[in-house]
Amino acid sequence: MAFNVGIVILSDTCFKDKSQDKTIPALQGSISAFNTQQASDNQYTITRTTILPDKEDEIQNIISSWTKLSADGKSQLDLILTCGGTGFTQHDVTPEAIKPLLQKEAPGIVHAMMSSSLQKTPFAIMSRPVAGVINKSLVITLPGSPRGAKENLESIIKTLPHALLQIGNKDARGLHQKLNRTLNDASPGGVPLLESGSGHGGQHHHHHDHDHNHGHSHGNGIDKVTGRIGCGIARHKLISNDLDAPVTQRARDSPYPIISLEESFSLIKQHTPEPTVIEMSITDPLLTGSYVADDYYAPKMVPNFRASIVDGYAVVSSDGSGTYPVVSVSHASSLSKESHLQPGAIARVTTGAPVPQGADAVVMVEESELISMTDDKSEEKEVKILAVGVQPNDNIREIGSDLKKGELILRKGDKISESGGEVGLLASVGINTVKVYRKPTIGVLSTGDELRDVSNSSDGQLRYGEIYDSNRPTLISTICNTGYQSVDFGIASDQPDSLAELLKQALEKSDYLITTGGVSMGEKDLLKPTIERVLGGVIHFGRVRMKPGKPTTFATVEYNGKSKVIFALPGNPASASVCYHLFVLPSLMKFQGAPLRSNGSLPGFPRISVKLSSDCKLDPKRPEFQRVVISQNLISGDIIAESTGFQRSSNIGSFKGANGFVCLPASCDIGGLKFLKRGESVEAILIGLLAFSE
Ligand SMILES: Nc1nc2c(c(=O)[nH]1)N[C@H]1C(S)=C(S)[C@@H](COP(=O)(O)OP(=O)(O)OC[C@H]3O[C@@H](n4cnc5c(N)ncnc54)[C@H](O)[C@@H]3O)O[C@H]1N2
Ligand code: MOO
Ligand SMILES: [Mg+2]
Repeated sequence: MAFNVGIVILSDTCFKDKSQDKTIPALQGSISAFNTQQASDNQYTITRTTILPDKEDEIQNIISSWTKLSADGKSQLDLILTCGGTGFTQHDVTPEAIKPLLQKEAPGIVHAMMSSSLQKTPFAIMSRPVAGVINKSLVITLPGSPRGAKENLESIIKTLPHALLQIGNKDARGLHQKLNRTLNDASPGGVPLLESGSGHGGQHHHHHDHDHNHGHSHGNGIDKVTGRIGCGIARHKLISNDLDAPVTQRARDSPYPIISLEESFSLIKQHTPEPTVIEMSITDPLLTGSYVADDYYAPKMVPNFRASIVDGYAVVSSDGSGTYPVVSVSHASSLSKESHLQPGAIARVTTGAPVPQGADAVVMVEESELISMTDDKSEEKEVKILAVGVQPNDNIREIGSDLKKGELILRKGDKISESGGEVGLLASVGINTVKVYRKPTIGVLSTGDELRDVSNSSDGQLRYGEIYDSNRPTLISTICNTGYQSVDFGIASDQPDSLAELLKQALEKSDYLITTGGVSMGEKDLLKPTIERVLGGVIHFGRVRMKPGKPTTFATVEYNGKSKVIFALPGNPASASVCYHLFVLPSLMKFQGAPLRSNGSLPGFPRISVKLSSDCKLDPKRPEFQRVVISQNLISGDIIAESTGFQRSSNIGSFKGANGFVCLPASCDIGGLKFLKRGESVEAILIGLLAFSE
């Protein structure tokens, strides 16, 4: 059972510019941390947020509306937190607005927050919090600063569920019995984890201090025996009830704050697991694209004997041109023997063969003439050297002239590139295995009851409402083209249990899990709650201010003692693909040890400046990534971006032929400008090869 939370930010500044608010994200953080760390009975969901000016009547209106009871006597919000307006200035009117509305005051909550704050700062005396019950909601006034609000909430959050149960918005008695039963079910050896002794008699007099943790392992994590994720059996049962909640109980505002692109990249950088080192054979085809995990030095000289660069004759250069006896032969062969050449004689050599000692140059066979042969005509006896001006070292690769022993050949962080050069370099000095950072395995699955698997659609018929699953084939192909291996986990239905089951199977076999669909606001959009509540994962962000891709979700889950990454991408096909290139790939690259960019940001595709080939309309609020063909004009040298056409996020056709995205600013970020003009320069991300035009 989740407790629904509403947050009201009271600040004239944030009311004018909502992006200034940092308090909602701060409280969201405290609540997520609490949810994932605690037992199953204390789950909070932020279902409403709003930002208002410091006006007494506006505050009273919102609180009255949010605490109103429905026909069946329930309130939609169990807990309402206001932030701000509790100080001493003229603007600070929150306590004055709320106090007259309270039907029961809660001085204990006020006291707990004050005493905790006073331990941190004596200035806590400047806060004038009030708390109490209005109808069936508990209302608490927190300070306005993100830190103050967070600290105050954290000082009471553990005990609030008891208060919320007593207020009676839920069927407290039934719920608490259920909590006791399920937690007891989950306890090792059947030992009750919660006391439900006769002394309580089903009443809720919690004189003893229990925080429902009791040091047992029904917190966040994996049960090693059953392999269940999250809070063990008890949590699993409770949570699936939650996921089955009727649509009437869904949140009407997303509890996930919309964060900026910069913040999303920084969270990905922060939470991508550290690279791990493995040793791979240099002949393993999967080595290409790996990053080297150690410095490598040449253990020997290359070449390690003086070698001829051409087919011809080893000579003593000071002998000059003229006719000489051919006294020995040196082939490029493992049977080569060391030999010595005296002045006045020459030795036949092939390309790559050892040059006899005493010889200091090689003359090409084209610059010679046969003078005499042996009687059986099988061997050269005398050859005339026609070349003039032969210099010492001509056509000879000296020992160590390609690589000196001890020379650094590969540096930690170097990429084993598609050219094969790095593999060749290692082989040339006799190194046959190399330490690299392990590449992740990526599980891919689509979600949605409307999806048909295109590989099993021989009849070509779609039922009304059905569509082909295009995201999975697209992602699997892109993942492969960007150098990674994927595992196809098919299509998950929009049923909580089967979705969770498939996610668990996929996590078992993957380092990364990429899902598409089910991350927005529909009642069948189950990914976020499943990740948090069933898998016990932490959602680092659930919405980003961008187009397409707004509900992109990035989470990590501890599974079987390993940290796994989940990117739950939006279902719209163009959104899913943009988000793979923009978010997933940089994380995969960091996971496999690719160095950060020089400015410390995540690795990824090159970002270049391009000129727009036509006027571009800007989205009013969201920076937009439009798919384009980027080409260099061979005459002017200009790099031009041309739109691939219709850019709606449902249209995967906008990726056809695309080799990049232009990053268009939101109109609101550039003073309300509605268009960028043809010829203007913008930043673009090059995801393929640069094209050329005339
Ligand atoms: N009330 C709101 N509705 C929506 C919002 C919002 O903020 N409030 N956001 C919109 C945005 S932006 C996006 S993007 C989508 C994201 O939706 P979901 O990630 O929940 O994805 P679905 O609802 O499952 O599907 C969306 C769309 O994509 C089609 N789809 C899904 N999977 C596939 C697939 N594998 N291959 C091809 N097409 C797929 C699906 O049929 C839907 O048409 O939400 C908006 N709504
Ligand atoms: O963000 Mo959605 O991906 O615009 O359609
Ligand atoms: Mg949806």
